[in-house]
Amino acid sequence: MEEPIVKVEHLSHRYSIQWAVRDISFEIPRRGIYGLLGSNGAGKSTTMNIISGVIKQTEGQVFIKGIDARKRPVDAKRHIGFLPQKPPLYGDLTVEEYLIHCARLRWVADKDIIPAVDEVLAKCGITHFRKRLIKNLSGGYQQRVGIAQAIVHKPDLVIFDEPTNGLDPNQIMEIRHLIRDIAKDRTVILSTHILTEVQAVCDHILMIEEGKLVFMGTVDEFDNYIIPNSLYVSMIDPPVADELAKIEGVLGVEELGNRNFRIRFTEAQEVIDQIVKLSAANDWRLSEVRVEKSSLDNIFAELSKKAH
Ligand SMILES: Nc1ncnc2c1ncn2[C@@H]1O[C@H](COP(=O)(O)OP(=O)(O)OP(=O)(O)O)[C@@H](O)[C@H]1O
Repeated sequence: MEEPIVKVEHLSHRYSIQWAVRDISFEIPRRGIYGLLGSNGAGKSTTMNIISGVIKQTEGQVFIKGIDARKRPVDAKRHIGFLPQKPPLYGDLTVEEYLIHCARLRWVADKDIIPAVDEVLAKCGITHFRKRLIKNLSGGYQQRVGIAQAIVHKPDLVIFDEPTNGLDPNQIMEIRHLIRDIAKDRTVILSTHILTEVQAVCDHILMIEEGKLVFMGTVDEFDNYIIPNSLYVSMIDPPVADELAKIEGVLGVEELGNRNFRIRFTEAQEVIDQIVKLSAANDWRLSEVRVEKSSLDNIFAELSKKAH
């Protein structure tokens, strides 16, 4: 059986006395884009820095394609490309000089360096800037150079720490597009504290809160994780809220103003049937009834609470 691309077992990390990551375990078995989601300070960068071999964990193990990253860091790193939160760029080098330097650092054979740099310049849409000093590029293009250095050695796993941070909306769209393209033939892990970023780019979510893994699954599973438990109801001639609260299966009624209500239920369809029947019988003139789906933001808040 093929080894998972990443396997993390009971990973913990402590900076002096403070635990930043506590007993995280997960496996990434196949290709795809995995979003590491968490609020600021949740432990995302620490986890990514450990997987990338930038810092050594206090406890636990990381395997990259079955290679113990602690025991054989050089072998493990051959399979990894990493774009840290602050890209490690040298402003006084041209884009090409810098990428040649990075290819050498990543053990690309001498004869393969120029073809590898050409390929990555084209992939990242920066061929026309190859002779430009990095310090003279815009933020979006500097980020492309940062991405190029992460893939120049054709790693199986690429890790991006907050890759769209600080970019303008157009640049964000372009970088997301590039990341999706890169993920076509390798595994990508990206960290972000922005839910919409995960929705836009990722297939899977790993959510970390206060150093603990609180969720792992697909984006759809994440979205459905918290079962909807309320209805949004509008009526032109509604009864008083107490009347609605008496309906069988209704757990609570919140008046939202403007003749709109949020009704919490045990079983949606039964309550909807009752509301429709009672509205017709009492002339409440029902104009809208729908199940409210929890937004990702609500789920995020719920999962954060569960982690405490
Ligand atoms: N070098 C360090 N020394 C001491 N504490 C640190 C260090 N780096 C991170 N921490 C602490 O560890 C915790 C986790 O930080 P980490 O940077 O991993 O979180 P994060 O989820 O990436 O957050 P952000 O999005 O803000 O970067 C935080 O409380 C942070 O203050």
